[in-house]
Amino acid sequence: MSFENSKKVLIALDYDDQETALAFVKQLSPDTCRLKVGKEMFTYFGPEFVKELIELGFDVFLDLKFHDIPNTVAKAVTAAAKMGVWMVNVHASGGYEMMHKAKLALEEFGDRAPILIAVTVLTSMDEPELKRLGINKSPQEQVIYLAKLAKEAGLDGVVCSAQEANVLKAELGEHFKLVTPGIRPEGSEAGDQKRIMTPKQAIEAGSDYLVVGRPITKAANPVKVLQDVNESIK
Ligand SMILES: O=C(O)c1cc(=O)[nH]c(=O)n1[C@@H]1O[C@H](COP(=O)(O)O)[C@@H](O)[C@H]1O
Repeated sequence: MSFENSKKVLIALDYDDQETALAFVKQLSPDTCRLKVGKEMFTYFGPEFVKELIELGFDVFLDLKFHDIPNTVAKAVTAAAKMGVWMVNVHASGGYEMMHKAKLALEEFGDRAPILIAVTVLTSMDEPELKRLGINKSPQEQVIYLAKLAKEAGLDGVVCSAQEANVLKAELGEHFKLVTPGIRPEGSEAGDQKRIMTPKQAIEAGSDYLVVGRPITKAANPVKVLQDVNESIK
C-alpha cells in the first residue's frame, strides 16, 4: 500500500451507531483524511462496514491491535489484507516471532499488502501505569525498546505518542513510519490520553500520521476542526 503522506490525519471513527458514522464520513473527502476503524465499530459492524468505507474511496486503518500467538496473528493480518485495508496493527509486546510471522504472511499480497505497524506503549499510559505492569522503565525507554524490536521484525513502523517521535526518528531512521494518537489541538480535552501533543507539535517532532478521534468527532463542526488541523500542519 502507499505510504503517500500528504494526507496525515487518520480520523478515529469511534461510534456505536453506523448511521451517525456514515453521515459524518459523507461530509469528508478521501483527499483530506484517512479513516481508522477500531475495536468498537468493528465489533458492532464488522468487515461490511470497513468495505463500505473503502468503496467510498477512503484508505482505512484497521486498528484491532492483534496480540496472540504468531499463527493466529498471521492469519488475522491476512484477513485484513483480503478486506483491502490500507494499514493494520499488532501489539509489539506480542513479541518478535509474532510480528515477523505477520509481516511474512503479508508478502503474498505484494504492493497491495497493508502497511503493518506495531503498538508500542499505549498513549493512555504513563510511568506509574507501566510500573504497575512490572515494567521499570520510562514510557520513552519502553517505546524505543519495542520500536527497535518491531523494526528488526520487518514492520513498517509503530504507533507511539508524538512525545517519542523525535528520538525514534533519530534512532530508527526517516523511513520507519510513526503513527501518533494522543493528538489534542490547543484547548481540547485530554480525556483518557496521557502522552499528548498538538497536531503542529507532533508533525514538527517527526510524526508521519496523526490519529485524531474525539477532538474531531465530538466537535460541533467536525469538518471545520479537520480543516483547521490540516491547515496547522501544512
Ligand atoms: O492504535 C491506536 O490507534 C491507538 C494507540 C494508542 O496508543 N492510543 C490510542 O489512543 N489509539 C487509538 O487512537 C484513537 C484516539 O482517539 P482520541 O483519543 O479520541 O483522539 C482511539 O481510537 C484509540 O483506540
